[in-house]
Amino acid sequence: MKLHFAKLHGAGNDFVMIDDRDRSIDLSPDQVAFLCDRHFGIGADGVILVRPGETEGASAFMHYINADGTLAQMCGNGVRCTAKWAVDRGLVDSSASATVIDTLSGPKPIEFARDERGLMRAATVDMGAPILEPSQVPTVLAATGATEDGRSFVGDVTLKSPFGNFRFTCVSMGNPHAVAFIEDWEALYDAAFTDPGNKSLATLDVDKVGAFFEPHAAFPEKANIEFVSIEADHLAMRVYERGVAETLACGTGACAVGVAAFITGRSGRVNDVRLLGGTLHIEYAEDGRVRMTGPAAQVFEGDIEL
Ligand SMILES: N[C@@H](CCC[C@H](N)C(=O)O)C(=O)O
Repeated sequence: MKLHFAKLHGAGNDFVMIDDRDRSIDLSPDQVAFLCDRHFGIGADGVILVRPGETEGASAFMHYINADGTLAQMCGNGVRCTAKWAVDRGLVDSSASATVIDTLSGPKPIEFARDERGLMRAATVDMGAPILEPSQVPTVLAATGATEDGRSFVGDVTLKSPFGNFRFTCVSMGNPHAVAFIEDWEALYDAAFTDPGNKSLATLDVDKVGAFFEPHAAFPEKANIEFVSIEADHLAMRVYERGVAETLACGTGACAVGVAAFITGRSGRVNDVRLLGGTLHIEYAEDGRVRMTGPAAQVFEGDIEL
């Protein structure tokens, strides 16, 4: 079978995107892994099948599959890329500056501007309210705190590992995230770093440490694992994504980090989250909803034989 695809990315989190508006495409996990393979395939963190929108005003449905073939409920960078795919292909009225993209975790309203060629380059997504209730994140860890409006959450709970103790705050943005704020780098073991002589976020071995926590018994549906250092004017983050490995950026992860930083008293409601592939602007608004602003770019299109 010959497939036409487009390759897009949001802050370096990259996707093979396939037009599936006639719902004819059914990829096996092996086929997804092949498309995502950076040596033998196209190379990507995940595959997005763009299907018809289902709710009022939705221009498309994002069916997101991780590089290992597992389905995920939500992808923040992917939803901006899906909006760009829809806008640039004329699925959204040329005078419109907003659309809705449907996802497995519900419809996501998106606002965007167009460049002089009518193309979309960046967008703000209304990601909805974070889920904090432990059983719904889901995590088996017990709640340790409550928000100002009385919602209980798991905050700074210590989990041991061969790399040292990490303290996790758990947030779902439709998909599960465990956020570790690291304040004392020297307390982590040498094994946690690629360069133990210089312990920092830059030298943290995210693939090794993340692979330990992703399938941890504390997270019954596994979890995306974020490692964060609080800096003067931003939050620096690296991420090990469930079903992938370390990626250059994770949109839902950046939202989870913004929420976790606020509810644990480490930051205000508005943060720039700086990732390896770029910066995402995250606002955890007074209305309880999270708004994420970031880039979306198309790199190339092509055909591949499956
Ligand atoms: N990169 C994404 C998240 C993709 C799904 C995640 N790996 C999961 O399994 O939950 C993002 O930008 O949010």
